[in-house]
Order: sequence, then structure tokens, then C-alpha cells
Amino acid sequence: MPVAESTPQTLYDKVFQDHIVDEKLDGTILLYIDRHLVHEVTSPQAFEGLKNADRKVRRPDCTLATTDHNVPTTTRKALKDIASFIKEDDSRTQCVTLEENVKEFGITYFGLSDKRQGIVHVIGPEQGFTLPGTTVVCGDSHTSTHGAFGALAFGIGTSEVEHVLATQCLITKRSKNMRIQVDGELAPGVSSKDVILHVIGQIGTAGGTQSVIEFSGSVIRSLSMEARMSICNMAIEAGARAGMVAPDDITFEYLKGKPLAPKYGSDEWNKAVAYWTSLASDPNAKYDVDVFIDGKDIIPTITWGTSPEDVVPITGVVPDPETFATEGKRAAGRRMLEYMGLTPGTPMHDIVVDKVFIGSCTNSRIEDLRAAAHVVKGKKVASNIKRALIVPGSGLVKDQAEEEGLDKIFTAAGFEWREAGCSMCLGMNPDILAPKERCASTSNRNFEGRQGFQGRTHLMSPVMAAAAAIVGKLADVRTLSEYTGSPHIEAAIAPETTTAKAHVDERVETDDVEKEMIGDQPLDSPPQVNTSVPKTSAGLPKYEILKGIAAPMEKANVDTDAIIPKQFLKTIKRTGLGTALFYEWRFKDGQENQDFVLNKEPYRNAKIIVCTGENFGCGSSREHAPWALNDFGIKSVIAPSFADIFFNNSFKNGMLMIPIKDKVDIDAVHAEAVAGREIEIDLPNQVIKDAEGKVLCSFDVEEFRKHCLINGLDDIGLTMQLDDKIAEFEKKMSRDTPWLDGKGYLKRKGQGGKLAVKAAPVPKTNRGETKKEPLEW
Ligand SMILES: CC(C)[C@H](C(=O)O)[C@@H](O)C(=O)O
Ligand code: SF4
Repeated sequence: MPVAESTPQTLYDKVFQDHIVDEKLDGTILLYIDRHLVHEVTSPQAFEGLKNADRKVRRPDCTLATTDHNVPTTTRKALKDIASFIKEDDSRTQCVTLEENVKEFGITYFGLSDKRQGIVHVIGPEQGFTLPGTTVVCGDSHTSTHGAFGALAFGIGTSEVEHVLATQCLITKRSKNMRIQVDGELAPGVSSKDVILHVIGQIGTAGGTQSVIEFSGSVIRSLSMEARMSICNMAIEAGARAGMVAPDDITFEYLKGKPLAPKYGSDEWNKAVAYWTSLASDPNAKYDVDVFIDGKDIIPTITWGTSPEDVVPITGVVPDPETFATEGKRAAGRRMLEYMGLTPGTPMHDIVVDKVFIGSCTNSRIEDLRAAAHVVKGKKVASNIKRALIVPGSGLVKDQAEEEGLDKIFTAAGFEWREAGCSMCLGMNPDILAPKERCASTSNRNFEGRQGFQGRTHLMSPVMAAAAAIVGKLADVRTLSEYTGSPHIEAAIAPETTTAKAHVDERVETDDVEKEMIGDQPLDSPPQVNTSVPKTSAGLPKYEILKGIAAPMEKANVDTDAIIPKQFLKTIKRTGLGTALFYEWRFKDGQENQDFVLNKEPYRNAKIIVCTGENFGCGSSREHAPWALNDFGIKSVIAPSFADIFFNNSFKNGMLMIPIKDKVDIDAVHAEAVAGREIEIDLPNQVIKDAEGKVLCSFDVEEFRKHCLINGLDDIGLTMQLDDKIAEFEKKMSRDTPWLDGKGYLKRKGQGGKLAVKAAPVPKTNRGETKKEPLEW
């Protein structure tokens, strides 16, 4: 694929450029999406939207679905079907709804009875569905994981899921380029998780806002794909839109023999590798932000607070909030310590742990389990540990680990060996913390209530979590007897010995013929594309002037887990979430918390929030957050900055988010809010006024968003009117990068247009049976 030679470009610039379908004068871009992963939590409302508008899924061949968030991780030996297996009503409804939707819309689906089921961000790479140079989206913030392959991969909200299902495109704009270069070497016991926790500690959870981070430098280059995935996974925790690593030999090695990658050694493989190699940033490419980190400064890192930026080395102590720079930070620090039940000055390794969780899309891959098993081997979980869970990221990871005997190492030590899913990462299934329980966790978020109401989470690497399980306290893995370093890093240096090879090799055998078919696809046979009749806008309420009470907030990093906790994500509707807004802040023991602003007069009827802290809406991509605000009656939030996904999601619901950087300006608006007076947001004139009509400040808003808000336009209808351009783009893609057309996958073995794999749960016998079983798409 040709890449402009003139101006030096970054990896991100190149991938982005190669996917532009249309560009407006104001910089609004229609971006083509190659790969769409779907899970049960963020898709029901999107499919419902399609049905209501009589729209189809444009590219079922480029869409892959699984259930992961809600699924129990108990044994599936007695599994008959998902409806009888999942006991909790709302979880079951979401999973069953996904099964109905994939059948109705013809989407490939890995259900609970399929070995390939697992966390979306584990199964995409494992199948070769994720490829370098692609655009990958999912209704999930940790889609950034796939950037490890040099893909531009980012989380989207449910409205955007619907947009991609209908059009295979997204409306977006360019992000800034940020480079984080980690040079030198990592010491034994230091892993990629420590790298990313250290980075977030340095740049903060808003450090990457509006940027795509390219991770580079000798440390990154030396890491395995699994380790790179852990790093890109948490780019979202640094506030970035996406994280990327340039594809290289380690990437190609990992992709060899993956079911959906071009056949190794074929012309198509060679062509793909040449293209993938060309994507590396040009030597003189410019970055808007550059961060340099020396690998030797990183030691095993762990969180102490309730935001991923609250990190300390394991050799450190619980910090004293009174030493923090501003009163806002001091107040936040005090609250965190109270929530976490910690006292300043306590050595981190004195903190006693109740539960240990090794899993999640950050650290549940085969290497993570190998590294943890290496620490655990021959030892016992400490007697004070109530539960220690190992939750593999997918059925294939589980199989591989069992083949290597890792399950035996864990169970002999006293760990539970579970089935694949998100599990205790966010506890939408029964794996949760009890109030005040403390968990050593390999997941990515330590927000309040994340792993269970009042649960206390410390984030760390798999070897550190394993060490905590053995010691019964947070522990420095390097001090454990017989510990000789992390296989994580060694893995990177010799990838051929350490990637999850066994199951890959099998598939090379069984898939060869079919993959040949894909490779030989005639260029003149276009992929099967479903285009529906272009619909005009379904319509949103118009937004012009909003006058009302504004509720003041003074917090930074108001995360979407706080805006709407996980227990309310199990709905399959967009409405009725107002009562759950800020649930754990608004209610205490079922009673209203009188200290919380929305429980006070006149703020019960607020239409606006004015928040003086940065990074409003960070964390999860759940569109339930703007739905809840909207349902409560809040149509606008004014804050110094917003997290990208939340910001986008709000506009899709006819809401206006207003970033105001200038402290004098935001303080003026905040003062009106504190006084309980109404303010007026005038969108056409882009100003905020006080109750008397005096202008307090002006604000910026992109032309396209403003146009959609004022006219109440739903952008799916608008995009569908560009069908000719999209079809033209698809033709070019089929010619230049034929390996991206998933039509071959769906056509495999299929004769006369019949699909090889029906979009239905694979029969139960597929799980746990002989490993010789073919694993075709
Ligand atoms: C459920 C989903 C919207 C959410 C996300 O986007 O991250 C979840 O995966 C999480 O980790 O909180
Ligand atoms: S962060 Fe946790 S809940 Fe979200 S996708 Fe990853 S494993 Fe699942």
C-alpha cells in the first residue's frame, strides 16, 4: 500500500491515513474499520438500534463476538446452554441477547462451549483477527491492547458500536502523536506491567489525553507480544486514545500460523510483511509529546490509591497526602487512604492481603501464567489468603497452560483454577471482593468499588501478585527464595520458544488448505457487503440553549465506574439509568448521602455539572455513563478536560461536553454553580452566561459536532449516505490488503455461498475434548 513519502510520518499517521474514507474541511474524518470485536455488555442497545432502523451489519466477515464480562468462571463440564448456565438474571439476559443477535445478524461467535471463547482482547490476537496496520474497535476501553501489533485500536461506546455495525466506519478526528520511549534494560523481576504502571505514575491518568501513544525504545523492542499487549492495554489508563508498537520480527513470529493471519510463507504473507514493515515511524517523524524513561529506573511497581496513577515502588511506603502539591490533591489523597484503609508511612510490603486475582485482559495470557507459576512452584498460598484465583484469558490459554502442567502447579499451591472470562477484574460475574477486602490484582483498574463494593485493589504484575499470594502481604518478588527473574522478559528474547505454540501448530495443519483459499482470493470478487437503504437521521433532541442549575464538583479523574457502577451495566436498554447515577456516592446503606451534591437543593434538579478537576469521564467506555447523566436530566458537563471515549459518547446522545482549560473562566462558572444560581449554555454563540445574561466565558466545539447537536442529527444516517465512498474504499482495500477481507473466513468449507461457521454457539462437545479437534473459524 503506498505511503506518502514527503513529510515524515509516525506509525499512527500511516495507519490512520490508510483508512480515511472521507475528510471534511473541519478535520472530521470518516475512518474505515477493519476489525470489530463485540461483547455482551456494550452491544445489546446497538443491535436494538439496528433493528429499529431496519439496518444490517455491513461486514459480518470482519466482526467477531464473544461473551466475557458476565460469564461465571466455574467449571463448564455440565454446561448445556448459556441460558441454564448463568444463574444471575441480568447477566443471563445480556449473554442470551448476544446469542440471539449474532444469529440474527450472521456474526461469528465464540460462546461458552467453544474453546476459543475468552476475553475479547485475548481472543482477537490469538486468532490472528488482530493484524498489524489494521483499525480495530470494540465497545470496550481496553481495545488499546491490540495496538501491540501496530494496529490502531481503540475503545468506542455503544452508539459507535452501532455505527460500525451499520457502516463499518467511524466518524473521528486526528489524535496527537505521543512517544514514550523506554530504553535500557529491565532488571530481573521487573515486567511490562511495571513499565506501564511506572509510565502512568509519571504522566498521570490524563497524560495521554487526545493522543495516541507510540511505545518505543530498546526495552519495548525486546518485549514479547504478550508483554507489549499488557503495555498497550493500559494506554487507556494513561488517558490515551490508543497505544501502539511498531510491528517487527517478534510480531511476525507471533502471527505465524495464527488461524486468521495470511498463510506463512505464501505470497500474501510476504506482501503483508512488507506492508507491515513499512509502517514503522519514519526516522524524522514529529511527535507532539515525547517522554523518555530509563528502564533501570523501573522497579516492581504497585498502586496504593484508587487511580492507576497512584503508584509506588514495592520498596516504598504509603505516601502522606499532606505532602501533595495542591489542596485538591491533598483532599483526594485523604479520601483514597480512608477508602483503602491505609496509613501514611506504612511500608508497602507490610500491607496484608485477603484475595489474589491473576487474570484480566492485561495479564491472563500464557506468559503471564508461566511467570506466575514460576514464582508459585513448590510453594503454598499463605493461610490468611481467603481466595487466590487464576483466570486464564481464553479457553485456548487454559488448554495451553494445562498442557504445560501450570494448572497443577497452581492448584497444588492452593490457587483456584478457573474458566476464562473477565471475572474479578470488574466483578460483573460472581467473582467479587467483599466490602473492605484487599486484593493483589493483575488487572488494570483500582477504582473505588471496581472489584466489589468497598473492595480495595492494588494493581501489580503477575509475578508480584503470585508473590503476594505466597507471602500473604504485598511482597517484593525479587526477595522470594529461589526466584530467578521473570520469564516474561526472557520470553521476548526467544519468542519462538515461548509463544503459545502448541495450539498454533495444530491449526497450521488443519487450516492450510483453507488459508490457501483466502490467499488466492480472486481480486474481482468483492467481499459480501450488506448495505441497507440509506436512512436519514433517526433524530436526537436538538440542543441549542440550555439554562439550568449547575452542580459543582471539585474532583479530578471522575471515572465512569463512579458515574455508573458495574451492577447497572447489565441492562439491555439505554433508558432508566438516572436513579443509578453516581450510585455509590449518592447512596449509603440504601439511604441518600446528604453530603453528595446531587442530594442537596437546588442541585437535585441540576441540568449541568461544573467540575473543576481534570479528566472527567475517564476509565471504562461504558456509554451507560452519559445515559445515566442524561436520564437524570444532566445534558452538559463543564470541566477542564475530558476522557476521549466519554466525550464522544456524550455527543452521540445529544449532550454537550464543554472543556474549559482557563482556570479563571472555569472558576467563574463554578462560582455561579456554588451560589446555586442558574447558568445558560448558548451553543450557537458558544458562550456560557450567568442567570442575568452576562457572558462568563466562551468555549470551543467542533463544527461537525455543533451541527449535529443543533440539528438533532444521528450520524449513522449521515454516514450511510456516503455509501458509494465506503464501497469504493472497500474495493481498494480488497485490492491492496486482500488478507483483511474476512469473506474468506466465513466462506471456508462453505459451498454455494453457505457459511462454514454459523453464527450460533458451537456445540458443547467443543470444550475440553481432544486437542486434535480442528479449530477452524
Ligand atoms: C464493560 C466495558 C464497557 C468496560 C470498559 O469499557 O472498559 C469494561 O471492560 C471495564 O473494564 O470496565
Ligand atoms: S478490563 Fe477487565 S472487564 Fe474490561 S475487558 Fe479487560 S478483563 Fe474485561
